[in-house]
Amino acid sequence: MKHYILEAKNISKTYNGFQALENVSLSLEKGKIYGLIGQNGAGKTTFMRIIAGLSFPTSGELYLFHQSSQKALQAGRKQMGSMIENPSILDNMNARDNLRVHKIMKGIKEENTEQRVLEIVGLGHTGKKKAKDFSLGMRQRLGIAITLLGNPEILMLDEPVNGLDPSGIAEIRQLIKKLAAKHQMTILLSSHHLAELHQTADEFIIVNEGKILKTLSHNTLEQQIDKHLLIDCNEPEKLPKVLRESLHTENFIVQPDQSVKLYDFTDEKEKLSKTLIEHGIIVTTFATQEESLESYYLHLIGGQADATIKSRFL
Ligand SMILES: Nc1ncnc2c1ncn2[C@@H]1O[C@H](COP(=O)(O)OP(=O)(O)OP(=O)(O)O)[C@@H](O)[C@H]1O
Repeated sequence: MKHYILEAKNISKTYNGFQALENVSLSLEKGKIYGLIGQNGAGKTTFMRIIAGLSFPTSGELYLFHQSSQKALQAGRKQMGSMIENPSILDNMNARDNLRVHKIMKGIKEENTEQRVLEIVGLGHTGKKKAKDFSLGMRQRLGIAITLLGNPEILMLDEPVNGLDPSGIAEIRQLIKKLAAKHQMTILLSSHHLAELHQTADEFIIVNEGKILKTLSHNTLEQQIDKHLLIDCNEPEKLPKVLRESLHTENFIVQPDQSVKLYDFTDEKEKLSKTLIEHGIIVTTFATQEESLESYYLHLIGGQADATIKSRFL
């Protein structure tokens, strides 16, 4: 049986008649990383705020550690760390003092916890350096360190790599993966950086206009992501006929620029090129390409709708 530590059941949220969330249901398993994907205004932050207890749902139920009473949710939230919107950092204090302030605010008694969490996020060496002199990546890591106070089992990180450079992004990715793998934390993170999320999350939750459009695992995504060959040639009008009649495939798309995306023969390039040459077709581009989480998402929400591809995904 799966061990869900957080369950949302039909959560809806309305602001003055505007439906920001509609019947959102999902279950989070211990130790997994969940990536929340959606356009601006899709409802990601609203959902996280409800889980963190910063906002109340209009309807629906939330279960933390299998319990849903207000008392149990309050207790459950003590096992939760969240960084929603910008981390609250005091610029004139060093990392350790920032943590000390948050420790007092959260009523955490554990001794030496500051150094422990600073080591986890890789800021153990920052000494007297004030937060105002930190790089953006260091600030994000300090923000995550704040969420780690109190040894939470669940972490919620809203856009943790926003504005970071590639090395800062990679550092946060490694940190998040470490927290899930080594510390068995369940992590819910939102990001517009889909290439990054593809590398980080175990499960993807795609939200659109307040509703969950799709949830899928990293493995399912990998299976569904199509590998294809992109072919440009000297006789583009002849190519579809040869593919159909000599190679017996319909599994291709002719694009507006007349190049062809072929979803068969990705591992039989030699056979393919031999047949094309026999028919007098000279190939000028012959590239193996893979769809990404980003293209999957765009096809799913219809941003770059291509009926054929869309039908493959849905
Ligand atoms: N306090 C509020 N009052 C009224 N409307 C709100 C409030 N908070 C959020 N909304 C609306 O709810 C919708 C969802 O907003 P939310 O911030 O959850 O989206 P998001 O997916 O996090 O977007 P982004 O990627 O831009 O952060 C938006 O249309 C937003 O304008």
